[in-house]
Amino acid sequence: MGSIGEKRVREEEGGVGSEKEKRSVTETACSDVTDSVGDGAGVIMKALSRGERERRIADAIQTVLECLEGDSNREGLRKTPSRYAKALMDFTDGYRMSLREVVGDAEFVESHSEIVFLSNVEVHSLCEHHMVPFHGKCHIAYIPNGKVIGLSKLARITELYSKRLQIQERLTREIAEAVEEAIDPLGVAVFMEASHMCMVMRGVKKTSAKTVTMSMMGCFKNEDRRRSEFMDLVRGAPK
Ligand SMILES: Nc1nc2c(ncn2[C@@H]2O[C@H](COP(=O)(O)OP(=O)(O)OP(=O)(O)O)[C@@H](O)[C@H]2O)c(=O)[nH]1
Ligand SMILES: [Zn+2]
Repeated sequence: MGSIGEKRVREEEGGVGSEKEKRSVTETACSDVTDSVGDGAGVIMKALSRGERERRIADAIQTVLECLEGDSNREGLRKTPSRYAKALMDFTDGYRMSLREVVGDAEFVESHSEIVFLSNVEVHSLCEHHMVPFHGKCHIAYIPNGKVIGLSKLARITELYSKRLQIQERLTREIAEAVEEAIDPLGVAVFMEASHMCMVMRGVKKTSAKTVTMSMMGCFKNEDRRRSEFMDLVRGAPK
């Protein structure tokens, strides 16, 4: 398996993932100050500073407020467009971080050869269909193959992909793929359980419905023993 940098190059070449994922990777490669945006017709690079992007979002939110309330100049709403723009940029900070930056050099040569399991990592993301939150938790496991990764980096990897417009299935898979790219383990497994506000606050209004998604790679995909071991740990994780 290649390095994190090689993964990005492969994705940009179109080897893995959708157009949207490729745009995300391109965006990730850009600096914090100047971002790039793609459109549906391909990747059109548009140099926009963070400030300019916030201003454009704020203008759009001003229109939203006018549609909702008419008088968007009342005291409580006056700063809402710029506040919301900043919040939205924060919710989507994952577009402006790369896997390499997130993992740093927290990969350690280590002969530990049994499962490593991190439970109850909080997940807060925005569903790409409605741009409303979904939230829950995930459990991440891997079997080292000569290297371990800093534990906090598993949670940081979760943040990296959560802070984008997502669907739960892709988020789960991207976390697993990132761990694989970072340390090339014998296997990775990710279990995620989340509640989608688009199903709770609107639409079908099912307040108790939870969605479970899993991504299994390597020995967790191919060996029943490893899969059962992971599922036992998931079942035993503190609720
Ligand atoms: N598979 C998947 N679907 C999701 C996720 N988040 C939201 N959705 C679904 O995306 C679908 C969008 O369906 P549409 O019919 O286009 O949108 P809608 O009219 O708002 O649908 P309703 O939510 O059923 O009212 C809905 O069924 C959502 O429940 C996710 O993470 N994964
Ligand atoms: Zn939704």
